Amino acid sequence: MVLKLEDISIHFGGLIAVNHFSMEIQKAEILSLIGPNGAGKSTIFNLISGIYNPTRGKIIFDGREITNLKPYAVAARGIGRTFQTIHLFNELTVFENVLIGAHTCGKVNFLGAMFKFLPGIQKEERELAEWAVQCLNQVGLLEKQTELAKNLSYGEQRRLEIARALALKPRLLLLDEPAAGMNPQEKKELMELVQSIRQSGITIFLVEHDMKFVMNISDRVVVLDYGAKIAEGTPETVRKDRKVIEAYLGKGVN
Ligand SMILES: Nc1ncnc2c1ncn2[C@@H]1O[C@H](COP(=O)(O)OP(=O)(O)OP(=O)(O)O)[C@@H](O)[C@H]1O
Repeated sequence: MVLKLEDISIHFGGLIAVNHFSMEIQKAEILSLIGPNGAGKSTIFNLISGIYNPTRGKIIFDGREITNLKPYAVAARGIGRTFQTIHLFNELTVFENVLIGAHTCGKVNFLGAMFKFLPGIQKEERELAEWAVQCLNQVGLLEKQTELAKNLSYGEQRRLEIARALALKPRLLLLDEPAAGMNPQEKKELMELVQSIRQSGITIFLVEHDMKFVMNISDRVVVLDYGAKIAEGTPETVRKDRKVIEAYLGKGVN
């Protein structure tokens, strides 16, 4: 088991956004979290990645508790993520965007940057740059490495975000609506990319509204409604679940 959420709740004032939620993800699994708008999916990602602290419950990653750790500490433990809206450094190049991700897992930090002339630092800088190139290669953006991030197409920007998350050598990758706004060809390429990432041994946790994408790619699906888990199982089981159908019919499917 890679990640375990144990009886997690979070309240925002009077609103219970996540309510006694528990789940587990196994190593190298592709697990999707789905549910109608406002169900609490992004909140769960924000809880795992340390952006929010739960009102109650525990989060355990690789056998160690990570509840209430700061986002940088969660990332350093090996959880990478992308966001629902694109978060790139638009004025930096594609390569530089990924290099920033790589620095999160390297030892070269601000102090290192001041002592660049030291041979050990130069060696590590070189290794990080090589690793950034490998990450770009994995997402198929190597040829674009000198372009500014803002000049990439939408699908490419989404893949660049994944490369940047991969650069910190995560063991778990959280992808928040990766297929949103993509055309069918971009979705197909994204599906292949996600499968190749899983093949490299990284566990994938997805929040996604595109049901075709979810049903095709997931080993397991967890369904959330009003902050609580209403179903869990293979795509086939979940698709036929009465409570799931009702939750979606009540609010309209995206
Ligand atoms: N920081 C916050 N302060 C107050 N309420 C919040 C906050 N973050 C989320 N919420 C509320 O928590 C609930 C769950 O929101 P969340 O964004 O997690 O849903 P979601 O399932 O990701 O929805 P969508 O599919 O529309 O992205 C919503 O009612 C939302 O308004």
